[in-house]
Amino acid sequence: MASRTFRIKIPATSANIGPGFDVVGLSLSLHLTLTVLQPPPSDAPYNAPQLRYTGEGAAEVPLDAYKNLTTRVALYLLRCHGIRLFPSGLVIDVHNEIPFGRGLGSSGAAVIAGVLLGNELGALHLPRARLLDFALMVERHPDNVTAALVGGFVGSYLRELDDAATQAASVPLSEVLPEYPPDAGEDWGLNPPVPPVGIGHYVRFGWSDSIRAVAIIPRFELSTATAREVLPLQYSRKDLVFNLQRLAVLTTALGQSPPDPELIYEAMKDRIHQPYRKVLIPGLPEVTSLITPMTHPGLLGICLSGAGPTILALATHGFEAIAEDARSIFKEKGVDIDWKLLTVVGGSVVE
Ligand SMILES: Nc1ncnc2c1ncn2[C@@H]1O[C@H](COP(=O)(O)OP(=O)(O)OP(=O)(O)O)[C@@H](O)[C@H]1O
Ligand SMILES: N[C@@H](CCO)C(=O)O
Repeated sequence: MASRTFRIKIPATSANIGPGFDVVGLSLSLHLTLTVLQPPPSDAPYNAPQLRYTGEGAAEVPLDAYKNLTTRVALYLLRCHGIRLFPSGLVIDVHNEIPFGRGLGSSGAAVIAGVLLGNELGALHLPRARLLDFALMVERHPDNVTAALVGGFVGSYLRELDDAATQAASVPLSEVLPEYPPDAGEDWGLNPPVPPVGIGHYVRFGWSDSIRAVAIIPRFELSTATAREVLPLQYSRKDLVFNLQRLAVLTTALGQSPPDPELIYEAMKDRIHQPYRKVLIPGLPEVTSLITPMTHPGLLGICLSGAGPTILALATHGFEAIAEDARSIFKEKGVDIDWKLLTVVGGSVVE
C-alpha cells in the first residue's frame, strides 16, 4: 500500500449573531487547514505523529500529539472505536487563519478537525450526525461546532437525554480528553465515554448573498470560559421574550433579498449575554450603539461575535467606514483592533 495524503479544511465561525446565544452560528472565510501524510503500514518501530504548525496560535499551540486539542479529539474518536494508537509515522501540517480566543470559533474548528481526522485515520466512515455527537462531547454548546461542520447560517439544539445518556454526556472534559501518554499500558484509555446517539440537531437557514461580515478583532484574547463565567444563571421573562422575538425574525430576515436594515438592526440586539460581557470588553456598548444603519449606510446589524471580544458587523456595503469608525471608538477605550472583510462559506471538507 502506498502512502496517502489528505487535507481537512474547517471554516471559522461566529456564534450567537446577537439574540441566538448558544443557538445559531455562521461559517466564515478564515480556515484551519490540516494536510496529513499517512505512510503505508510497516514493521518499523512505532513513531508518534509529527505535528507542524504555522499561522495563528503557532507560538502557543502544543505540538505534542497527546496534548494538542485536535489530535486528542482524533485519538478520543479512535479509542471509542477500539483503536489504541494513531497510525505510525503520521506527519500533520497545520495552517491556521483563525485567531485564538477572539470569538471566531478557533476551538470549535480544532474540535471538528479532530473528529474528521479520527474518522479518516480509523476509516470509520461515520455520518455527519455522528461526528457532531463526538464534537458535542468536547465542546458542549452546539453553535460553533455545527456551523463549522455543516457550513452556512445554522441553528441547532441539544436533545434532552435520558438519565443514563445524561450521565455519559456529563463526564468531565478531562476524562473525555485525557492527555494520553504515549508510553501508557496496552489498555490505557481504551474505554472513554462513548457519546449518546443523536445529541445535536440542526437546520440551515437561508442567507442573502449580498451580505458580508466585517470582523472587528480587538488585539486581546478572551477565553470562552471567562466570558461564560460572567453570565447569570437566571433571566427575567422580559429579557427572554426580547431575545426570542428577535431571533425568530432574524433567522428569516438574513435570507431575504434585499436584506432590510431596519428589521435586521433591531433583530440583532441581545439581552442575554452582551450586557454582561461588556465588563470584559471595553468599548462594546459604544461600538454596538453608535454604529447604526442611519450613521453607516450599508450596515444591517452589529453584535458581539461568539464570546467576544470580536465585533461582527453584517453589511452590504460601506465596510471600511464601519470598521474604521469602530477602530476609533475602541481606540478611545485603549483597545487596538484589526479588521477583516469575510464572506459566508460552506462547511468542512476532507479531500
Ligand atoms: N488550531 C488549534 N489547535 C489546537 N488548539 C486550539 C486551536 N485553536 C484553538 N485552540 C485552543 O482553543 C483555545 C481558544 O478557545 P476559546 O473557546 O477560548 O476561544 P475561541 O474558540 O477562539 O472563541 P469562541 O468560542 O468565542 O468563538 C486556544 O487558546 C487553544 O487552547
Ligand atoms: N455561544 C457561545 C459561543 C462561544 O464560543 C458563547 O457565547 O459563550
